[in-house]
Order: sequence, then C-alpha cells, then structure tokens
Amino acid sequence: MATGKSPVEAATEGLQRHFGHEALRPFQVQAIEAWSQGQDAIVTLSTGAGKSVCFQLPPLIDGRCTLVISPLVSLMQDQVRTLRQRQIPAALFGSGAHDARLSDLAGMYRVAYMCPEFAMSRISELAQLRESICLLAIDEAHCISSWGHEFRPQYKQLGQLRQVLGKPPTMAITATCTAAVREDIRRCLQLINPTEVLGPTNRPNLQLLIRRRTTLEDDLKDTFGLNASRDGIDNTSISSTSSSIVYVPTKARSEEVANWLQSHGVKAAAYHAGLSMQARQERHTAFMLDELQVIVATVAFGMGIDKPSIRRVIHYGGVRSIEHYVQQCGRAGRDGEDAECIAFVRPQDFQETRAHILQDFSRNPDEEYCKRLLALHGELVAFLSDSSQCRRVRLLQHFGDLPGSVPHGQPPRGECILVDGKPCCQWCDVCLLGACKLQQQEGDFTRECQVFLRCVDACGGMTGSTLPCALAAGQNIDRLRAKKLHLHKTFGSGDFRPLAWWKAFVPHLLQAGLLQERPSLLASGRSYAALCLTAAGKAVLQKVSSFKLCPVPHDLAGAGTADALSKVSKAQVEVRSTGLPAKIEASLSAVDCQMQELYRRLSHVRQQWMRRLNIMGEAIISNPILRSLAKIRPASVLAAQHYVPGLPSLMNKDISDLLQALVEEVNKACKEFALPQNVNTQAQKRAGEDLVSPMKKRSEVNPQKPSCRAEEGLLLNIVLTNRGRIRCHPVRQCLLRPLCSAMNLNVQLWRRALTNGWRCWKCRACQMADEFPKPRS
Ligand SMILES: Nc1ncnc2c1ncn2[C@@H]1O[C@H](COP(=O)(O)OP(=O)(O)OP(=O)(O)O)[C@@H](O)[C@H]1O
Repeated sequence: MATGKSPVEAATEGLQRHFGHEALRPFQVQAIEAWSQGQDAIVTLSTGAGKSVCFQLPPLIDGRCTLVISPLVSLMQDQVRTLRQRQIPAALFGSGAHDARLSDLAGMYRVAYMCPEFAMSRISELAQLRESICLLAIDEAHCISSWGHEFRPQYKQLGQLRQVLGKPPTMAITATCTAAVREDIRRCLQLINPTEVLGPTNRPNLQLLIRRRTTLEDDLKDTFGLNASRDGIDNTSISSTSSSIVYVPTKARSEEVANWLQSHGVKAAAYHAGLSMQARQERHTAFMLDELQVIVATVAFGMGIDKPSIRRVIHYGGVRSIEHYVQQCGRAGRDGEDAECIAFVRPQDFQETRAHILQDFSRNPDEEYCKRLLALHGELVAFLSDSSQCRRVRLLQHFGDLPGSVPHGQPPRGECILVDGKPCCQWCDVCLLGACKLQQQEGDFTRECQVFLRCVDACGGMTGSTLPCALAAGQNIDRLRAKKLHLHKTFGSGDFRPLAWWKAFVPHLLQAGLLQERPSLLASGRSYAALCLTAAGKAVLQKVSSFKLCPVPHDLAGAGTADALSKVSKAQVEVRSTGLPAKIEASLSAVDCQMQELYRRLSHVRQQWMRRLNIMGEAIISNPILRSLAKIRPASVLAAQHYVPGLPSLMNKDISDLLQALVEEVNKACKEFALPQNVNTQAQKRAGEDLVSPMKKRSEVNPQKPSCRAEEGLLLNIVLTNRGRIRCHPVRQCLLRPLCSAMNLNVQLWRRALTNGWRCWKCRACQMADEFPKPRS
C-alpha cells in the first residue's frame, strides 16, 4: 500500500498480474475494502463466484500472509498448486510428508493453508506468528454451524484461534449458507459488526434436470453414449465424453457404478473415504489431468473441487440436503460455460438417505443436530418432488434470494425471473417443459390433515410414520395389533385414501411445521425418527383450521414426481454444447465450424501438455481463454497476451510454453483453413477493421516515414495524450520502468516488443498503424 494506490487499485493490479482477470467483481471489491478497513466480513456467494481471490489478494498488497482454515486436504493441495502456478508463494501446513515449517509462515509465504485440527493443535506457535498474519480466512465457513449441513465440531473452536491471533480482520466464506447459519458463524467467531457480502446464489450456466431413476443401463447409457466410439475426453461442450462427476450415497454404490462404467469402456474410478489417502490423491489428480473422464464419488469428493471444465454432475441416488446438492452441482461449469446437473431420483432413495442420517445418530446421539439434518433432508425431498415450480427459484428461495421480474417477454436463459408473475428460468426441466407457466391449482387437504394428526396423536409420538399411515388407511398389520391400535377409533378413519397416499402426505405436514421428527434410540441400539405433533399441530387438532397446498403436489394428485418427469422428452431438455438448438447449430457458418474445430484442437493441445508436465493448466488457460484464442487467433504469443482476455501477465515457464504451443496450433490451423488472424472483435467494433497479422502490416508500412525503432540503448518514450492516443519519442531504457508503472503498462511486454523492433500502436508521431500493446484502461 506504500505505492499510494488504494487497496482496491492495488488488488486489481494483483488480479491482473497473477490471475489475468481485468477487474474485480463488485463483491470482491466489497470484501477487500472491508479487510483494508480492518473489518470482519461474512462472504456468501454462489459456488464458483470467485470467493478465493477475496482472501488471496490482500497479502499481495500487504506483504504479510493470509492464514486460511479449510476443511479438506485435497482442496487445500489444489489451491496451493494453482497459486504457485500463478506465482504466488503458498503452502499447506500439517498435511504430512512434505510439510512446510510453521516458522516459515513469516516472510516466505503469502497464503498459508491448514485444517482446523492442525491450527488448534499448534495454537501457541501460531500466536507467536500473529504479527505476520494480515487476514484470517475461514473457508467453507458453514462447517462452523450445527445449523448447517456439514457441521465439523473442530470448526466451533476457531473463535479461540482468532482471539490468540489478536483478532485480525477475519473473513468467513461460504457458498451455501442460510441466515441462521450466518448468525451462528458470527457468534462462534465473535465477529465484530461484520460486513455482510451477499451475492446471488444462482449459477445461470447450470442446467438443472431431475429425472426418474430406473436402472443403470437405462439412466446412464445415453448420457455417456456407451455405444459410440470413445476417443479421449472432450470438455469443449456437454457431450458423452466430457468430464463428469457422479455422486452416489455410499462407498459400495460408488464401486458398483464405477465398475459398470468401466465395463462399458468409460474411463471411470470410484472415490470415497474407504480408499487410502494415496489412492484418493491419485484419482483426483488423474481426473484433473483428464486421464479419467468420470469420478463416481460419495460426499468425500465435494467442497472446493475446482476443475473448471467439468461439464456434468449427476446425482445417482440419495442426497442429504439442498446445501449438499448445491455444493455438488457447483463443481460443474466453473469456467462459466454450459454444464448440466442431472439428479436421478426415486422415492426409495429418500428413505435410504433418512436411514443413513438416523444410523449416524445411533453412533453420535446428538438429538438436536440429527433433528436439523432430518429437517434439511425434508426440504430437499420437497424440492425434488415438486415438478410444478421452476427448480431454480426454489433453490434461490431456500437461500433467501428472490427472483427479479420482467413485465413481459422472455427472461435471459438461466436467470430466474418472474414473467407475468411466475418464476421461469428456461434452463431447468420444469421450465423447459413449460410446467412453470401452468395455472396452479390449490388443493384443500383440511380433512386429511385432521385425520392424520389424530392418528399420530393416537400413536403417542413414539413411532415412525409407518403406524400412523397404516392406522389412517385401516391396514390391519401386526404392529398395529400389538399395540391394540386396530381397536382405536381412528383406525380406518382415512380409508378414503390409499396407504401410499398417506405416506406421501407425511413430508408435506412436516414441511408445514405441523409434525416433527424426533430421533430416538431403541434398546437394541437401533435408531428411528419418531413422528410427533408440534405445538402448531396440537393447535390445529384442537381448533380445526384449513390446510391447503398450492399447487397441488404431484405426489398427492396421483402422479408422482418421477411420473411427471418421465413425460419430459429428452429433446426438450437436452439443449447441448453451444446452448443453441440443433437447428441453429446446423446453420453455423463455415468459419464458425472452423473456429469450433480450432477450439477442439486447442483443448487437445492443452490436454497433452497437462498430462506430459503434470500441471493443472486448465486453472490458468481455461476454456473461455481457449475460446477467445480460437476467435481472435493471435499470430504470436505477444499478440495473444495483448488481445486475449484472461491471460495473466505473470506466468511460469510451463504455462508460457503451453501458450507458445497453443499459438503454434493457431497458426497451423489458420494456414490450413485460410482464416484471418489477430481478429480483435473489440477493435473491430471500435474502428470497423480487422487487425491483420503484424508481418503483413509491417510489409505495408511506408519506408519513407520515420520509424520508432529501439536503437543504441534508446527505447521509446510513451506518452498517452489526453485524447487517449499514444505518441512516441526516443528515451533511455532506464526510464521505461517508471513510465510503464505510471501508465499501468506491463514493462516486460513493452521491453520485449520494443527490442524486437515492434512499432507503436497507431502512433500519431510516426503515422504507423501497427499492432502494439495498448495501455490497460
Ligand atoms: N474478478 C474476476 N474476473 C473473472 N474471473 C474471476 C474473477 N475472480 C475469480 N475468477 C475466477 O472464477 C473461478 C472460480 O473462483 P473460485 O475458485 O475462487 O470460486 P469459489 O467462489 O471459491 O467457488 P467454490 O465455493 O465452489 O469453491 C476461478 O477460475 C477464478 O479464477
């Protein structure tokens, strides 16, 4: 900050140099400003929004270190590796074999990662290092809260760590956080008036599809194109060969599905907590390097997995909560390009997941926590079962986000907007089917509600849902007889509805808060969820009040979720790759097709490099960058650095070599397809011209005109005139650096350009129209 720049300006410079992004996003500005004013912040933003830079940039400005607490070793290893590729010194402490020394945290590193267990075990040593820490960042901060879906008890102690570090500015960061969880975070960490950085939870590029789960063969065959020949992994668009994660609820299922995919020729592997650390690391790396196409994982492969070009996330079987669902879907399309999230569900899966939650309870009988997990699961069931409302709006509402509205017309795809009063995103199965726009009917279930609450009351709040359902439907089963309930006046009081209907009715009464589930243990050690009346439920029993549901849920109207889903034709919901319907795609011009082909080739070159050098090149040279390379087709590395957005100016050797290889591929393809190069669309818009190759331009330069060449140790004086033009004058080399710094130019780029004999960009003084790096605005 000694340079006289504001923290946000300095952070922007760091972002451009190390990450290649032009500007901070508004929420990043907010978070960095809070830090620079010594304030705490709770940052809640969607998955893939760019939360990490909020805590990675401050130490670049401050010169000290951010201490990051994060829950998973694999997640931290990934971030450290990427930061190092971006030329930011980072280390992971406490991971085992190749540990950095804690004392090196002072001075050697800008970002230091550790898990909460390690931090708490070394709390006194960390206290000694407090002066070297400019920011304490708690990543995945929802783990602090037992209101959350992923409570980690060790996270609760982090308030103590904050105290011994002298209460440095603290940033709690999460993607999946309700207001209750935020409040818990604030209290546990004892944050002082934290700035709340809240962003939209929506991910418009993710297509959300819910389908009926049947058999592996029927469900996955088309998705992974098992009959087609498979040559390599293609992440340039959503296809049967693109990188995918399949989430399953158990270790055994993960092995089963992975084996099934392998037996059909798909490069797939299982990933779960039962594997050794080494095996997990190997599979994770293979997936990141595109050696594996599909990871079939349990929840162990979740938070923070950051492979930008994952094109598909599949949920196959039970999911625990909406938060898990959102976190896991959030692994897809992190490069901003289209990706699909398909959940295959069937009612038995819900039962299975509840059974797992209750099994955990018998191991760790924390009644309150288990109750919350059951409630969170109930919300997920309601979300998956309702195919009458836009899926996206339900997710947004869950996190307290509200859709915007447009009076008429079509909303942008993937944005959830009220059209004529009804939420629609055009990018989920419900909206693609048009079901979101149907007139919603209200159903009056007052009679059913009274009947069922009386049945629950008769069972005394000591049974699961089976007995009250059987009692209502009048099913004379042994367990009812054992309790003499077949003689009770409520027996058969609801026989106007079948047993299955009553089973489907229970979640709606839970959602409405009339019933609740209390986890209980049997003498045998087995656990179950006892169904009992809430205070609101008791009140309804005493004084009849109406119970209406709008729209009438499919499972209560006769058609289950899955039945409604099976009507969704694939053609309707599978809008592939470019996001264009097939008809439009077919009408793409020849140049568009050649560009698409070039994009695929570039992706292939990157893949080869990643594998050969064992580098996660995708994090730096992402798909959007490849797309720009294919569009702009720079003739040289210099032109690429000048025109292609997103390329960082600081690159290590491996990444610059990769860029060189990509440019060579561009040149080769342009020759083959006779495509023009250095096509700068921005410049085209501004000046109405294509910037052609520098070689061609140079040959057109009038030899009579003076040239601004670097001679005898003289370089160019660059003056930005008040009309935004550049003038050139000879100047000594030693002045280049301060000039560039004053004008926010990349000194290396200019030096290399000038000594190679490049000329200025549209210099008024020498009247030349050649390519040259323009200052960043
Ligand atoms: N200002 C920016 N402009 C453009 N891209 C950005 C910007 N900031 C971050 N990104 C990019 O966004 C992507 C996602 O960032 P990041 O990994 O920080 O996401 P996240 O919010 O932590 O997600 P998750 O919660 O899922 O882990 C990265 O590729 C990152 O480089």
